[in-house]
Amino acid sequence: MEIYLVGGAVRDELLGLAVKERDYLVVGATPEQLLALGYTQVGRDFPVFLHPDTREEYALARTERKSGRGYTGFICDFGPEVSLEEDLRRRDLTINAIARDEQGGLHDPYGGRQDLDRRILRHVSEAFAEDPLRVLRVARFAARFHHLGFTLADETLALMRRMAASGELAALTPERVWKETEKALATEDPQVYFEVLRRAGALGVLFPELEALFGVPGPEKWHPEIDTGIHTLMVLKRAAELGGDLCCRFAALCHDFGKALTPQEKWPSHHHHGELGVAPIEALCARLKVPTEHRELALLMSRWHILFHRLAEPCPEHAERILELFNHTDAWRKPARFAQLLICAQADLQGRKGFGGKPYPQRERLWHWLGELRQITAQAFVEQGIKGAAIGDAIREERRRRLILWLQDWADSIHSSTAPSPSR
Ligand SMILES: Nc1ccn([C@@H]2O[C@H](COP(=O)(O)OP(=O)(O)OP(=O)(O)O)[C@@H](O)[C@H]2O)c(=O)n1
Repeated sequence: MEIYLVGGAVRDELLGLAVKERDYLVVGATPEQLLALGYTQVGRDFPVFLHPDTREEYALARTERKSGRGYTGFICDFGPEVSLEEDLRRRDLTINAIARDEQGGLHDPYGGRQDLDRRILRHVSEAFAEDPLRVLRVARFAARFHHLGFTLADETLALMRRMAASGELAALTPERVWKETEKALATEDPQVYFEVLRRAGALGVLFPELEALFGVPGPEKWHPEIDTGIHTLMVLKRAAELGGDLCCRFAALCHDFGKALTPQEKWPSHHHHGELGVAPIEALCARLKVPTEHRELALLMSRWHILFHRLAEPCPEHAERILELFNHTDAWRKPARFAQLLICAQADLQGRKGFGGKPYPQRERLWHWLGELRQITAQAFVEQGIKGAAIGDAIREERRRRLILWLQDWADSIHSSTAPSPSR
């Protein structure tokens, strides 16, 4: 029996990255032998054995990696006669098909190390097509390793295009699609995942709501080459750069879905696109079983993102709008979620061509004001002898009063800094 470290652990080690988990491949053994050695069997679709002490995963070398019904996993044949080369040949990418034996020797029959050095994502063999999820996996690796300079081999893109065109991606279960997508959203360059899916012809199958934005002109007449689809991916990139969490990144992805549903003109006004975005966001979330907190933030962002930009000008009349924003987004009870919404709003403003580090002071200001206003509680009014429903009114009035003051101060400070000095 031979044991090899395989897959992501070897790849990440060779790239000098931290290794998250170690998976092992066992060649020349039967399930019975592993069980007799004290390994425990886990996994429903294909057996994986846990090491008696380390609890790390050991899989037997396989001859086939067919996806199961509904593509929930692999069905495979395996046995003591299956060679290391044959198992590695049926893996997705050459960089994932390198094995390290117990003495530290590398086994790399398909040129994975060379592809790592050349920064290329290349499929190992035509067996790649056995699992349509691999189209998404490649897009995710492209996103994850984008900052290292990885590109996609032409022949792999061509194979992915054939797989997307065959219609088999539609059979992927929502859980598998969302799991890959969530991992991709967590990378440094989540926009690359969607770009690669688009190049592979898979975006329209998996994310038709996003695909629909390409070709929809943005309001920026001076950058006609930036359509709403490109803008959306720029916003997603910016949301990641700003440290937005997964909900924020998902909201960035969905915030302009409604623009595909507004009247299509040469330079459309996109009136009511926030409200129109609700239906496609709901459709996407229902189809992929997107977690509730992601869905909620995406809906809030779609409905309210236009208001965030309108607050750029300091004027006391904005007090009502700000209170409306805090109320509708439930910022009083969920400030951490509101903070993500603020990041998303900043990404929306800055995720465009020529943003050139444009400041977004609204984020700090709104955050600070929310913190101050949350401290206005019923207690102070009770002490003043105010009772019952009047307390709620008093809190609202006090919040409004303070906001008007702050907005006025802000307007005054801008006015005094731009006013010509008396000596001039
Ligand atoms: N659809 C799949 C899933 C997995 N694999 C193979 O199984 C290994 C382990 O899969 P997994 O743990 O899902 O991915 P990793 O490559 O380890 O990547 P990550 O770091 O994202 O976990 C991969 O490296 C690859 O060799 C594959 O060929 N096809």
